[in-house]
Amino acid sequence: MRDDFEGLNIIESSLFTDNDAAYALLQDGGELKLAILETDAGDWQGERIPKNTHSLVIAPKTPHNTALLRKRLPWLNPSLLGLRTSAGMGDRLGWATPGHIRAVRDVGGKIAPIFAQQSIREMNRTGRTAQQVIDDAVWGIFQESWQDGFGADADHLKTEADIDTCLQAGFTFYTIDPGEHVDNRAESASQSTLRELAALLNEDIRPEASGLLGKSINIEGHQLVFDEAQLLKAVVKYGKAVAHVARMYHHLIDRAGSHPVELEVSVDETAQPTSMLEHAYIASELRRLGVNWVSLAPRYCGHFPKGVDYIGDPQAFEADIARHAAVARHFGPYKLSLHSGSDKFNVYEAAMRQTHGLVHLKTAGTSYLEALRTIAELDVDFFKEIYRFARERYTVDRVSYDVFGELENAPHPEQITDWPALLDQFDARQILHVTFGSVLNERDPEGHFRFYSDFARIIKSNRELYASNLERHFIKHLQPFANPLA
Ligand SMILES: O=C(O)[C@@H](O)[C@@H](O)[C@H](O)C(=O)CO
Repeated sequence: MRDDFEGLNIIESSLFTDNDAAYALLQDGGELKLAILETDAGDWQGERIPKNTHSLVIAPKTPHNTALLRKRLPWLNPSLLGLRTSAGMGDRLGWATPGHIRAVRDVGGKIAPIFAQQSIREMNRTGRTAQQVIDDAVWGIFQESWQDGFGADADHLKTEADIDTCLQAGFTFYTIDPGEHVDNRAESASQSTLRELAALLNEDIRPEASGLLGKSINIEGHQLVFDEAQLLKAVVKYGKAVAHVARMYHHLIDRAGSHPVELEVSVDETAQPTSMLEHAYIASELRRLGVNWVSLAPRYCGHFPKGVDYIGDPQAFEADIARHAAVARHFGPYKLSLHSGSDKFNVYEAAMRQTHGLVHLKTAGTSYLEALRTIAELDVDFFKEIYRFARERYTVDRVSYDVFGELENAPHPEQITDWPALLDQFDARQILHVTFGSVLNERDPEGHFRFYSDFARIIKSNRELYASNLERHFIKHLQPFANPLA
């Protein structure tokens, strides 16, 4: 079979044969195409070339061809991760999966990977559809012939419509973000104000509905006392958020039918840390409202800024995640999720230790930064333009992200001599990280992409350099999680 691909520039790692056909990816300039060799050419879109007793089809990367390939090769479909130690490797560009796969293999291949992961916020900013996010990952998985399963995370979903869109594309992991329903006034409100706010809540989420009033729960030696003051604060702060998660969960289950789905609850993007008692309240209420979930992202103490290491006391973080892990074991078991998890090297071992491996690492923008590093290594002048533009956009684009980078602390373009090293500077990393949408979508006065076309050309014609930058970067991320539980 291999010989019949003679003369084609195929990617050896992608060559796969089964009883019906031989499949391979081939490089056609900067683009990838699918080559299929089979006796009766299937319903592929593409060019057909007779080959002795077979047909050779050269199929472009279309949703139709990707869906047909996924139908032929079941290992190209996402599946559930369950409670396995896992890592999400979000890809804002659609070209990162090969590098991600190589890093997962390098650290032993036991971490359950999510290769398709984007938030609705990212999809809106990059203009990519949910289907494109999954299909891009599938082509990377096919290229590397990863046949050990993967998840697809529809991240930071806020509405039922978000769920429907991502179900249509075939996502399996749904991260519900009820952050807009968290009432941060609870942190500083007086008792009387808390009572007034609680009275405004729907009766099915008021303190008395929880069954927790006056209860005391011992969780691994931590005595949680749900007196009126503590319960009122938890209910006012998270009651509406929990009810929203329950609505979204039941909508998901109703619409998913037989399609496999699993849930993550994320309250990580809130103003104040989640206390142990508040986490216990959230978990108890989710159980009461019939929700099942595999992971939960509380707001930990300290800060998880985009693309840089943890800000805070690592020992305080370890004590904090230990408490949250105890709650997860008590009401679960379920995993704790580390959102904005990239580059938090100072806390990975503590997270793995305290959760006993019941942990999910979630990353995304850091793979975009490695694409910028690749560009900086190949075309400094182009990278300079991107950095200058990103500085102009930062004030606006930082609004919805937890970042600490400041323009005045970032190197000024005129001062920089080692441009690739800019990717290791704290402030510049964050400026470049959160301005991805502006950079990728910016157009010139004639309506042409100002950066995206050259961005894509450079990366697509240097895929191996990008993959090796990602592989090196993600080995550092995944190694601390590499000896997972079952
Ligand atoms: O940037 C985004 O919108 C998302 O990728 C992240 O917030 C994601 O949820 C995450 O925590 C990984 O950085």
